Amino acid sequence: MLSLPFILNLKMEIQLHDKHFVPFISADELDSAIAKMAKQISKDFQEEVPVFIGVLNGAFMVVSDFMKHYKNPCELSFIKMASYDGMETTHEVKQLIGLNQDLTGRSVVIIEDIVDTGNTIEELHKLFADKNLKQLKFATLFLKPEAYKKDIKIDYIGIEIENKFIVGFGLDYDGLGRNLSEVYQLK
Ligand SMILES: O=P(O)(O)OC[C@H]1O[C@H](OP(=O)(O)OP(=O)(O)O)[C@H](O)[C@@H]1O
Ligand SMILES: Nc1nc2[nH]cnc2c(=O)[nH]1
Repeated sequence: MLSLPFILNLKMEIQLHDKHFVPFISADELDSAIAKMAKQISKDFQEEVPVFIGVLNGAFMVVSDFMKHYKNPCELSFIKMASYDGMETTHEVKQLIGLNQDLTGRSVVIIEDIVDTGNTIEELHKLFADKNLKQLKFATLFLKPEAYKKDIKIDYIGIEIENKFIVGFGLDYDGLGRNLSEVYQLK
């Protein structure tokens, strides 16, 4: 049962820097979507040990919860990419921390918190093209279908959302909001 402070909290609008945000997706909904993705992925990788690669910073919470739901043998690594300045994409995706692991012949699943324009996963797709992988798959907790115009297939999608800026559960607005356990939408 939900406690009163939680119900009150759900109704509360928050402010980060100069912007106001309203509650959008609850912690329970996030957890169900992640659990569903983990179940789907473990079904597809029963015969092998996939390497999950989380995209920092945003994906740290998704990856942490995803790993708790993924019950089969797997490996985990991170890569750090960034392109957003405030609420706008800079269209330039920078790799800030790379991978130093040999992934030859491995099945890799990239785990993103959000796919918006798709610039980040396009850059990742290029980055992994010469790594001689067995296969490369993309998983994301959030997808904005109206914003995503690339041809790269997104294999696992948690929740499709409208094309509005969100924060919380790893996602920030100018550095703030990553520690929120629910997701908020720009008011
Ligand atoms: O599809 P796109 O338009 O490329 O947007 C998606 C990317 O934007 C965010 O990262 P950001 O560049 O904000 O860095 P961060 O993860 O450190 O917040 C998010 O974590 C994704 O990686
Ligand atoms: N915080 C945040 N980062 C993003 N990166 C791409 N889209 C978004 C979004 O809606 N919110």
